[in-house]
Amino acid sequence: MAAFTFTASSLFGSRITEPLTLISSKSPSMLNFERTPVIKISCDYSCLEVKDVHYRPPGTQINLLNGVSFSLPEKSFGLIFGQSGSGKTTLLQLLAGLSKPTSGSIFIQSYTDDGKPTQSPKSLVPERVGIVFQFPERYFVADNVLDEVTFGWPRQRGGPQLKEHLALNLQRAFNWVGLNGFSLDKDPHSLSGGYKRRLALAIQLAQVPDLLILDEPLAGLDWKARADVVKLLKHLKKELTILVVSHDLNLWSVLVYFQRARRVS
Ligand SMILES: Nc1ncnc2c1ncn2[C@@H]1O[C@H](COP(=O)(O)OP(=O)(O)OP(=O)(O)O)[C@@H](O)[C@H]1O
Repeated sequence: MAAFTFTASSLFGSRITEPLTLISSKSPSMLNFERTPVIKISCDYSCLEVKDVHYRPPGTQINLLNGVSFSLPEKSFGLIFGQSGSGKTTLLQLLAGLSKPTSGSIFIQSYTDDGKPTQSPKSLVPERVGIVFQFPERYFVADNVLDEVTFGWPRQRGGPQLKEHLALNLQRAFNWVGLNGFSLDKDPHSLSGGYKRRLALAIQLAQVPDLLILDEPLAGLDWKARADVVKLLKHLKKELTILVVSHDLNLWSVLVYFQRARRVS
């Protein structure tokens, strides 16, 4: 197991007054980008590395992100929280490749068994990043689950082999999110809030991303559905690297606390 340095630098831009903080399931403490100078974080096999990332939207003089650095080990769960306007969505868009950092880099670094970095880091390819935006159900376009999950899949191109491969991935994704045996004829809009989120997750998981990003995945759900989603994410982190962005640390603390309490009782 290799130990890695978590370098934290100022996230303050000219208009940003709140720092972002990362909590990683593999590190005991909160990693505050702005306040924590150096924290060791362990990385068994490979890590998502964000190194000294700055972002200024094209055509503006505003620095939205100033020197963000963190490491997120593969198959772990990271929670980035910060108040409204702190730059969470901006960071998420850079990770998803929707915009490019003004400077700095985002990559995946693998390590050998004795903890040495393998020679070349891999870039984080946008096609390998799954992103579930806030209120994903608002963007459902189809009137049945099958059309919703296969929306955007190759219709003409790609032979039966590709379709079979995608269908198998989808089956696995449905199993992961607890939708196995679910009727594909159902109207996605008729599902409960929690099941809509499961469906949105399954759509992203069908391609088995290197990184799954969720923007406020608990927003607008009742307590039961929230607890379900947290349980699901804890389960999914055994398979995937997951990064959640949220403004509400209290909400996550309460849910994780109750999950632990339920496990102990
Ligand atoms: N293209 C842009 N040009 C100028 N300012 C921008 C641009 N995009 C975002 N901002 C500003 O940057 C700041 C950070 O925005 P961002 O959406 O990343 O914050 P956030 O933490 O996700 O907020 P919320 O929790 O409210 O979604 C905000 O003050 C926003 O108004």
